[in-house]
Amino acid sequence: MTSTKDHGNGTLYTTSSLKTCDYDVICIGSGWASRPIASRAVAAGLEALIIDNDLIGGDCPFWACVPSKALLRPSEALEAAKAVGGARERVTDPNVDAKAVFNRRDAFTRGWNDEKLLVPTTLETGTDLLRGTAKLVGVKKIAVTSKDGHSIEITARCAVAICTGSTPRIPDVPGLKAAHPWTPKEATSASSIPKHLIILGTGAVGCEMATVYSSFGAKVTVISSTSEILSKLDNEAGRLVRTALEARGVEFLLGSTLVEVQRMRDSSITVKTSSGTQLSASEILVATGRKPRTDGCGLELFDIPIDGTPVEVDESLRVKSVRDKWLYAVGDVNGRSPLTHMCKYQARIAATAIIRQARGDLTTEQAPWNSVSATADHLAIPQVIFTQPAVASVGLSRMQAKERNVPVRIIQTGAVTVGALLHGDTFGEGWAQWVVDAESEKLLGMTVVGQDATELIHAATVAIVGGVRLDRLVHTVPCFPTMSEVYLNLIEAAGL
Ligand SMILES: Cc1cc2nc3c(=O)[nH]c(=O)nc-3n(C[C@H](O)[C@H](O)[C@H](O)COP(=O)(O)OP(=O)(O)OC[C@H]3O[C@@H](n4cnc5c(N)ncnc54)[C@H](O)[C@@H]3O)c2cc1C
Ligand SMILES: NC(=O)c1ccc[n+]([C@@H]2O[C@H](COP(=O)([O-])OP(=O)(O)OC[C@H]3O[C@@H](n4cnc5c(N)ncnc54)[C@H](O)[C@@H]3O)[C@@H](O)[C@H]2O)c1
Repeated sequence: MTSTKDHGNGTLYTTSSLKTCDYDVICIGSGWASRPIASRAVAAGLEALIIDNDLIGGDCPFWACVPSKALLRPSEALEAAKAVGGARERVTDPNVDAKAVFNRRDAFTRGWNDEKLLVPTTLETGTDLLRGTAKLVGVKKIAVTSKDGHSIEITARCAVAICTGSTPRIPDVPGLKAAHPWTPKEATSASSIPKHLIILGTGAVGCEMATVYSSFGAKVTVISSTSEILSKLDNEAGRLVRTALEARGVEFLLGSTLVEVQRMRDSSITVKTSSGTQLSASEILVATGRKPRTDGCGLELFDIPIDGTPVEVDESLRVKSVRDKWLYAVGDVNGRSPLTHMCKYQARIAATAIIRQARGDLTTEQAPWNSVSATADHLAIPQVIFTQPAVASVGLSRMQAKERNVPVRIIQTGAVTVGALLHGDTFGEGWAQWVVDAESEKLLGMTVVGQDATELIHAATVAIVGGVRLDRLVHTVPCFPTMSEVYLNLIEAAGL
C-alpha cells in the first residue's frame, strides 16, 4: 500500500490516511480531463481532490499517447535520414534498434511508476490525491474503497467531475475474447516483437501501431471492414497512408471482417475472415475503438446508463439529467471528442463553470465560444495521426459537410514543392484540402497529409475558430522555404 507522502502543497492519501472528508471539488479519475479541473480550482482558492484506482495520470502518459509517440519517433527520424542524400549514406540498418526504442519508451513512461513524475507534479498544483475506487452514493457523496477493502465516504461542497475515461471495444467475434488479444495497452507496453502481428481496425491506433511494428521489421497484416483505412478522415488521406504502409511491407485486408479467432496451444493465433482468408500469426491487436467507462462509479444511482454509451452533458460539461448542476462528466467518458488535447480543453471549460458556481456567480449563460461553453467540440476538433506520412485534420471534413447538408467549396493541392528542398531528395507524396463555406467563404475544415502536417494544422485551427474568410487568408504569407507554403498552394488552388 502507498504510504502517505507530502509533495509541494497537496498530499497523496490512502483511504485510511485521509484527514478531511469534505472538498469543494472532487474528480473521479486522474487523466487529462481531471487534473486541469483540480489545479484551476485550487488556483481559484478552492479545495480539490482527485481519486484514482490505477496509476495517477490516467491513460495518456502510461498506455496511450506518450508510449505510442515514444515508439513512433525513432522510425520517423530514421526515415527522415534515409530520405536525404548525405545522411542516407550513413544509415546502415533499414530498421530501428528495437531494444533502444523500448528503452526510450520506458524512460518516457518512467517505468509505469506514477510517483516519479505524475504524482509530484499533480501535488505541486496543491491538489490532494487519493488512491481508491470511487462510487457515487448520493448527491455530492462518494464512497471510496481501497485495494485492501477499507472504505470511507467523502462529500463535495460544490461539484463532482466524472473523468473515468474509456475502455477498448472488443467486437463479438467467436473466439476473440478467449484468445486474450492485445489491446492498445499491451501494444504500447510490449517489450518484445511478434514475428507476425495481425491488427484489427484501421483507425488511429491500428495505423499508428502498424507503423511502429513494421518499423521493427515485424510482418504486419491489417484487417478492416471498411474499404479504405482511416475511414473517419477524407479517403485521400487514408489512401496516402495505406500506400506508404504498403511500401514498407504492411498488408491490408480491406472490406473484410473477422469471423473466427483461435489461440493455439503453441500460443500462436489463427483467424478466419469473411472473405475466406485464413491466417496464422504470433499475436493479434484489437484496435476497433473505445467506449466510455461508465460502469463502477455509481452513475446508475442517477439513472445514467452504464452500458458504455457516452454520458450526455451540456455545453459546460454538466450531466444533463442531474438536477442542480453539481455533476460534471469530462473527457472520453462523454464521448464528445476523445482526444487528450480536447480533454484538457473541456477541463478548462468545466473548471471555469465550477469556479463561477462556487462563487455564486451563475450569470454567465452558455453561448457559442464563451468561457463556459465547449464550442470547439462541435466546430474545431484538431487531430494528428502520427503515421508516416502524418495526417492532421481540423473542423468539418468533406464527408461531414455532405452528411450535414452544409454547402461547401473544396480546395485541394498536392505535395508542397519546397518539401524536397527541406526534407528529402524527391517530392514526397503530400496532399492538403480546405473545406470552405460556400456562402460566407469562411474556412470550416482542413486536412493535410505529409511532412510537418503535425505542426501545420494549428494555423487552420486558429483560422476556423476566428471565422477567417478566404479573402483575408489571401493576405497570410508563409515564409520561404517552409512547409507552410502548403497554405500558399491552397490559396493558389482557390484561384485567389
Ligand atoms: C494507443 C492510444 C494512443 C493515443 N494517442 C493519442 C494522441 O496521440 N493524442 C491524443 O490527443 N489522444 C490520444 N489518445 C486518446 C487519449 O489517450 C484519451 O483521449 C485520453 O487519455 C482520455 O483521458 P481521460 O482523462 O478522459 O481518461 P483517462 O486518461 O483514461 O483517465 C481515466 C482514469 O479514471 C480512473 N478511474 C476509472 N473509474 C474509476 C473509479 N470508479 N474510481 C477511481 N478511478 C477510476 C482510471 O483508472 C483512469 O486512470 C490515444 C489513445 C490510445 C488508446
Ligand atoms: N494520434 C491520435 O490522436 C490518436 C492515436 C491513437 C488513438 N487515438 C484515439 O483513441 C481512440 C481509440 O482509437 P481506435 O483507433 O481504437 O478507434 P477509432 O474509432 O479511431 O477506429 C476504430 C476502427 O475500427 C474499425 N472497426 C470497428 N469495429 C470493427 C470490427 N468489428 N472489425 C473491424 N474493424 C472494426 C472502425 O471502422 C474504425 O476504423 C480514438 O478516439 C482515437 O481518436 C488518437
